[in-house]
Parts: sequence; structure tokens; C-alpha cells
Amino acid sequence: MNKSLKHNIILIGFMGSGKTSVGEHLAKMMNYRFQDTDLLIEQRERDTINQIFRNKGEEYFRDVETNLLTELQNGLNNTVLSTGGGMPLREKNRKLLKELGYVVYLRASKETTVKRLRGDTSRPLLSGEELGEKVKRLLKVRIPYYEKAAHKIIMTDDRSLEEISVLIMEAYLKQIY
Ligand SMILES: Nc1ncnc2c1ncn2[C@@H]1O[C@H](COP(=O)(O)OP(=O)(O)O)[C@@H](O)[C@H]1O
Ligand SMILES: O=C(O)C1=C[C@@H](OP(=O)(O)O)[C@@H](O)[C@H](O)C1
Ligand SMILES: [Mg+2]
Repeated sequence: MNKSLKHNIILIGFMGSGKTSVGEHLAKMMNYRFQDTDLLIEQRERDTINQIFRNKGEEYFRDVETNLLTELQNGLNNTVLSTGGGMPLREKNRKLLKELGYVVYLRASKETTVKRLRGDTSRPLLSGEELGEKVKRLLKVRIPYYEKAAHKIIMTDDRSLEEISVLIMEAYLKQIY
């Protein structure tokens, strides 16, 4: 048993990589609890992510994310934690994520990401500019941070939630036993 690793799985990755959907599926499969930082923030702020961005701005949202991650250090166990796609951008958050458990970067190609997010209105950072251009631009900046933050990278293109969950579970169990 790896005593240095907390018994949590943390999912990171770009918007649309499936962190929320895979997280729910994986938690059921492993009989772990499921938490999602975006849902926790919406409950805490009593507002939607869209409204928080609109009324208080991105920096405010990022500060709420960091505060939440700091608080989660106390007591999170046997949990799959899905995060928002911007969580690994701050160095402090990357450190906190690794201290919280086994960090898995769910990766998706630009094409898959666009296919999954076409028509979505719940992600404020994707409004405005043409979707493909926006995703391309953000991915270029973010991929190095996701890679730095992760213990393990899993490609999700053409894989079902079940297949992805099994891959994560196998990799995680190898780490802790
Ligand atoms: N492996 C997958 N195969 C097919 N569709 C997926 C897959 N993962 C996620 N999706 C779909 O993509 C969209 C975004 O998924 P979501 O879990 O919200 O991603 P994230 O939390 O990473 O932004 C949802 O409509 C979801 O059903
Ligand atoms: O990538 C980002 O900066 C964001 C991703 C979103 O979560 P998902 O990755 O679950 O879509 C949400 O936290 C917010 O809209 C900002
Ligand atoms: Mg999500």
C-alpha cells in the first residue's frame, strides 16, 4: 500500500475532455464518492459559473477555485474529484492537486473537443470567437500545464466512459497497492 498517496483520484484536463462525466462513472465503478469543483463552487456561490464570470470576473472565480482546493486538503478520502479545466493553470493549484491524490489528465484532440462542445452555452470562456479557433488557442497555452500537473495521461478520443474509467482505475490501483 502506498502510504504517501492519498486515496483520491483527481481528474484534470481541458473543457469537454470528460472530467465531469468520467468522474461520475468512475466513482460509481469504484464505490468512491464523487465531487466536482464547479458544482461545489456553484453551491457555495449560489450562482452559475456563467453568472460568476459575468458578475465577478475570471480572477474572482480563480480565487474561489484555489480557496476550495486548499480547504479540500483536509479530509478528502475515497473520492473522485473532477476539476474545472482552468484549475491546473496556477502553480499553487498544481501543487495542491498532487497533494490531494492521483492526478489523471484526460486528454482529447481539438476535433473531439469541438464535437463535444458544439452548441454548449455553459462555458463562459468558449463564447464569442469561433469555437475551433478558441479551443486551438487555449489548448496551446494549457497543454504544458496539464502535463506538468499530472501523474498519468489518458487519451479519451473514441473511448467510452466505461473504457476510460477502467483505464484510470487500473492505473490508480497499481499506484496504491
Ligand atoms: N468519452 C466520451 N465519449 C463521448 N462523449 C463524451 C465523452 N466524455 C465526455 N463526453 C461528452 O462531452 C460533453 C462534455 O463532457 P463533460 O464531462 O462535461 O466534460 P468536462 O467536465 O471535462 O468539461 C458532455 O456532453 C459529455 O456527455
Ligand atoms: O477551462 C476553464 O477555464 C473552465 C472550465 C469549466 O469547467 P469544465 O472543464 O468542467 O468545463 C469551468 O470551470 C469554467 O467554465 C472555466
Ligand atoms: Mg466539468
